[in-house]
Amino acid sequence: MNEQELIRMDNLIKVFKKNFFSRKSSDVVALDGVSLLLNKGEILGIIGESGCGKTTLAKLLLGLLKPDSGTITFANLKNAEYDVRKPVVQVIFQDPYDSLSHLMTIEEIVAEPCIIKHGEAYDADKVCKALESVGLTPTDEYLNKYPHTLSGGQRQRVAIARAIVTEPDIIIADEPISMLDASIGVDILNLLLDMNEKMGVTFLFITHDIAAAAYICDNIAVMKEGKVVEYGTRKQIISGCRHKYTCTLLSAARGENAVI
Ligand SMILES: Nc1ncnc2c1ncn2[C@@H]1O[C@H](COP(=O)(O)OP(=O)(O)OP(=O)(O)O)[C@@H](O)[C@H]1O
Repeated sequence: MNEQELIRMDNLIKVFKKNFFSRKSSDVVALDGVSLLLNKGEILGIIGESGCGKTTLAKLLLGLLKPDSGTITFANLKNAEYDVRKPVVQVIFQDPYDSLSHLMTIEEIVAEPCIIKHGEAYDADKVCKALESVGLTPTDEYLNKYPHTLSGGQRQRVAIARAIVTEPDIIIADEPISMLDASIGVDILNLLLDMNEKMGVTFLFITHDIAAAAYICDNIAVMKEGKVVEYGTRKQIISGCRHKYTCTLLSAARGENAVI
């Protein structure tokens, strides 16, 4: 792998077997030979409709699921001394109402990854810096609050602060704006862009929204039924789509959105 590569995914296959409790009538091929590269400092968009395998791919990268075949190779990680993936790859989930513990203060939530990584002691300054970097200032006003006292956008900012506090190599953002009002969603996209540009954070940005991907991604992989059907730079995808499915997504988005 060259020194710009952070993750190389080679021919990943993941099948969920039909079982007694399954409502599906047959096995589900969630990933069907996915090969992708994630480069340092890049925002790579994974886009596709519900059920195309986006979250399964994220779970494989997080080590929450194992592929049936294929390989994931991590390289050039600044956290390489940690031989587990979790401190290296952090995640922001879709639902800011569900992803934060209701029993923990904002300080405890943001500090938790540091505690997991370093043991009980954590650097309170780091927690404050993380909150500052997501615009939750003055930090004193947030540290002792509980998530239920914050708006959806503020909660998602807490989730982002939690993700960046350990300075991970990669953040997987799994539909981070889909549950937010449009204008708050744009604020969160701008925040991710800012973190990418100023802090060099690498993102895997998972979305069903091609307009959101067009707004922040450097490169975009379009998935359908477990396969990457098209891959290219944002410009190639937006102005020169080749696969019928990508073109359909674009024309549907253009119908409701003048931006792309
Ligand atoms: N644990 C599981 N057991 C059985 N089938 C599963 C499991 N997880 C996912 N699937 C199936 O695998 C396929 C891909 O699911 P996945 O969650 O990766 O899709 P997705 O693109 O992230 O969808 P969404 O946008 O709705 O979250 C779907 O058909 C889903 O029903």
